[in-house]
Amino acid sequence: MDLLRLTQAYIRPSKKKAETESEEPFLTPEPDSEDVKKGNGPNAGASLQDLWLESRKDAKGEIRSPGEPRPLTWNNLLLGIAIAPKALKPFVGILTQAPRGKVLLTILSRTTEGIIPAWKGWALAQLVDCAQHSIVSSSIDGKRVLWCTVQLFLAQNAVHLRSWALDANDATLKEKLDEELNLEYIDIRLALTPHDISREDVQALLSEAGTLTGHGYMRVGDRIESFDPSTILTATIGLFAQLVSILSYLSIVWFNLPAGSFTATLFRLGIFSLSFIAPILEFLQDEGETLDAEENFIFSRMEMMRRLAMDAQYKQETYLFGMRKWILDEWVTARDKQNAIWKKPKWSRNTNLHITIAQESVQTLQYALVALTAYSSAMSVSAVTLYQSTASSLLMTFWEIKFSLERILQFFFLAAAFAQLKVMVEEREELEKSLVAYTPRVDSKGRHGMKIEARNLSFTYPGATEPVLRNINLVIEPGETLAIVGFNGGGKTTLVKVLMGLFEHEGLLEIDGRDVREYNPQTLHHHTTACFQDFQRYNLSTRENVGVGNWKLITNDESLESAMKKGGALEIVEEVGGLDAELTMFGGSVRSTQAKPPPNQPKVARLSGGQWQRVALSRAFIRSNDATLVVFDEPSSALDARAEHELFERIHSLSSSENGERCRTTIYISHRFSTVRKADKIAVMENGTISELGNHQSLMQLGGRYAEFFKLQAEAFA
Ligand SMILES: Nc1ncnc2c1ncn2[C@@H]1O[C@H](COP(=O)(O)OP(=O)(O)OP(=O)(O)O)[C@@H](O)[C@H]1O
Repeated sequence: MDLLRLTQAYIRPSKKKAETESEEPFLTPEPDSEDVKKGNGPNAGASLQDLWLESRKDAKGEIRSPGEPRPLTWNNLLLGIAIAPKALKPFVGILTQAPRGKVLLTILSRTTEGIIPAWKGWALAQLVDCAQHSIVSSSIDGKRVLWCTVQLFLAQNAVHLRSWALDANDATLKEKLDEELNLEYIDIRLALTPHDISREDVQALLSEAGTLTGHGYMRVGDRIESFDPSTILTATIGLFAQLVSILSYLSIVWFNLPAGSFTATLFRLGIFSLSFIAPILEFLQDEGETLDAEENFIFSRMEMMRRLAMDAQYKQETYLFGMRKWILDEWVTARDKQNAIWKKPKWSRNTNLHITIAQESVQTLQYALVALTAYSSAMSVSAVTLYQSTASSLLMTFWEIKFSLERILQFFFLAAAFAQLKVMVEEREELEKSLVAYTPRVDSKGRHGMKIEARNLSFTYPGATEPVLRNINLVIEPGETLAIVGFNGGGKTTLVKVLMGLFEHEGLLEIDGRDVREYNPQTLHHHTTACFQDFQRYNLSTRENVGVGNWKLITNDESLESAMKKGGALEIVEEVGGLDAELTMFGGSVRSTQAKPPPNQPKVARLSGGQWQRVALSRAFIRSNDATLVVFDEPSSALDARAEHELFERIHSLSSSENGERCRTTIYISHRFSTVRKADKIAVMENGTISELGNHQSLMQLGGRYAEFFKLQAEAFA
């Protein structure tokens, strides 16, 4: 496979593939569910993402929302087992880097902790036996009492002693896992492209991986449980400890029940077997239903209304527009709908009553057998109480085992999402190594700047059904200036983002005569700069707000000031109190709210809309020296008339050097027709395609849409 086809195969599903896609575009062809579960057949080597997606299917085969718990079923257990080796790779990788001794110490000590509850019960029973013996024989066995007291003391304090000696060790391991996994997750998020994160499947992966690494919450059984990267460690060790508990409880039951006669042995076997039945019934409990789309919608509606009331960003409008009553009413409506939904299946959901009654009956039968055994074989009082407490502890421990299994299972699937994202990023990085590095060139006419050529270019946002761009045909020569004008929603912003390689397109897009997909995107981006319509306002210092445009220059005051001069933001530096003053979107930073601010604390400033835009423009200008393509999307929307005029002078001057040579290709979007007439080419965008293309004179002569708009604006400003 040649390089181009290899690239396309990776970043863009083929048309044939796309046709077979439904909700999850990355899964083509969809694996056979049964084979995935069993891990055999033609899909024996089912990929991580196949298994992960399979886990999201409910009994009807519908995909659960991301973050919805998977019930503890036999099929899910098999899936969990199949997914674990791949899903746990990142976690095992980190744990193997930790000192072995520490890991072993935590695992062993936590597991053996499982003996302690049974040990406590046994020691207490021994002491009760001593008391019974003293009453019956009217004498005290001092040695035995002392021995039993020491046992009980040790059993009572073993957990505290373990905790005192080893908590720090456990915490170090937990922190290591948490920190390393979080670092990897941050890196994954940074490595993903804008196209990736607008894909539904990637969003679902991110949501599940985020639950795990961002200390998220998820429903497990009927509890809301917190998850973090160390959950696997704590839940698995917990599971082993619970198994040890079960073994120790069972040995107590076995060895403390009277044996000897045939009847006693029969009773002993009966009681012992019954110990399993009540807990095993626990596994048969119905899981309840997962949230369907309507329930999810209602939940998010309620949450949105809550946020409208809580978040400061909405305050201005919620207050001014008197939205108080509307928000409350909407919240109440959503809540009523939710209550109606939850009430409806309450009877059918409460299917566990028969299991609970069966469990209670089994336990009652056990107690009756114990009473009979005690009668028939003169069982001691302590043995009876020990048995009684052990039977209920067993039930509790089995319940905990079920819960641990559920937690581990959820963890496997969340971890699979994390591991899958990691695989995606690693594969992409591997692929990028084989791509061509973009280097600026000079064309045969001595012009610098990117040559961009689009033929039959189209683009559909991931998940959308209709293309936003259709049949775009356009050539921008090196060093030319292209202005894009048109109606709102015509596709102007989308077009510039696609031309910059931020989204994956259909059709042909060449940069300097080579398919854009053949270039290593990072090398291409290194030679582009942009100020988007939805530019960011960072809660960072002025220096950082500008310097992140080219972070290697972040400490270079001269470069920063030069960029701010071009962006018209130089006077802001003075106003806010220097380059290190913090800019904030919301009144004051954390530091400024402290009762006693530390000395030399940087000033905190709030900027106007136009000032923020100037800062964003400066951020674009600081990387313009290396850029062969500069893009401005409505760069003057918040600027005053003078600033707008100066800005467009600078933008046009970017494309030509001081001696008049073409040095940079420039694309800008503007609704102000007076600013675009100087551009070499003007494209009019309508309904996702270019309806007119030419320079000012030719388009005016054409007498089409451009001429109409130009005259309208000229009259309005006359
Ligand atoms: N992330 C997205 N996902 C899906 N559709 C989108 C997305 N962003 C934009 N669109 C759709 O694409 C179409 C074109 O939007 P675009 O922002 O490119 O238009 P525009 O010409 O720049 O508009 P304006 O002049 O208002 O800025 C719109 O119909 C919009 O709904």
